[in-house]
Amino acid sequence: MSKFNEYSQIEVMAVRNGQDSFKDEARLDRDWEVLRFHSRPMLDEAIKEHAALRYQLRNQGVKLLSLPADEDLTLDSIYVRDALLVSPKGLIVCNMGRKSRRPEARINAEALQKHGYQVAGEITAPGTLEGGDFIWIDERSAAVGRGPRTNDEGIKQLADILGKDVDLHVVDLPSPDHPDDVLHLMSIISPVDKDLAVVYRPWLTEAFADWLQDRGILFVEVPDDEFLAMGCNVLAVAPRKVIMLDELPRTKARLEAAGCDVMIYKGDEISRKGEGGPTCLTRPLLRR
Ligand SMILES: NC(=O)NCCC[C@H](N)C(=O)O
Repeated sequence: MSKFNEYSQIEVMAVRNGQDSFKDEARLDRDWEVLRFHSRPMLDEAIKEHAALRYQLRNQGVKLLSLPADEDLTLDSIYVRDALLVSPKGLIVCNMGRKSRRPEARINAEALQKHGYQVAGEITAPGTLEGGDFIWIDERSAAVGRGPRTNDEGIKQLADILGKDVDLHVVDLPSPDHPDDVLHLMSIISPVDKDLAVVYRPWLTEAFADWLQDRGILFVEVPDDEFLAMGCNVLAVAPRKVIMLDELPRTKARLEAAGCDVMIYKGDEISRKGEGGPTCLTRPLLRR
């Protein structure tokens, strides 16, 4: 039986590799500016970085399912967290807030159905929802961010699919500088154990901070100067065993002081340029 949280040992996860996401120089030329990447990723380096990350994940005992290439995808398809959610009833297929990413949900869901995954439900227009705006706390509680990518109607449909056994806490997110930029719930929080989460404290609402603290969750606070560099975006592969981007020394030291075993990866091409850290690059499917 899978665990529904963001920290138990990951057994199976989906990823889309650098080649199948970024495809070729023509797709990079077509997409990078329109999608507001900070600069144009280098294809060969991106492929290498993603392969190195997959190697690290496999070394942690994670089985990886590869999502396919498709003509309807953009560069953002490397961030597989966002198109689908997992739930005890099966996959939840998102209607993504960023319109250019909408084909990802169907493509990823069909690929996973071929591996035997069931679909529990689908978010439909005018509802929008993205995976980066959702975290499981435990079987019975979860949080969803209301912001540019996930709207009230999407949250209502999500609550209906999850059912009344799940206490779904809605978190208001601040607006990003540009309406197309990404600011997900997971930009400000990553749970790393039953009682520990990495957070950017200034952007947690008081109600959300209280709700987490009522559940016994303590915070590792990301300092201001590491927040925009994706300091909050930390993937737990097992309780207190995490993978994060390199060059975040203060957040790393704070995680270690809280008893975490921290692994780092190089993500100049696959993370920094497109604003997607290790949680965005991965869609855990089964945790034990
Ligand atoms: N979960 C995440 O935070 N995903 C990052 C998505 C970045 C991508 N460039 C986007 O704007 O959708």
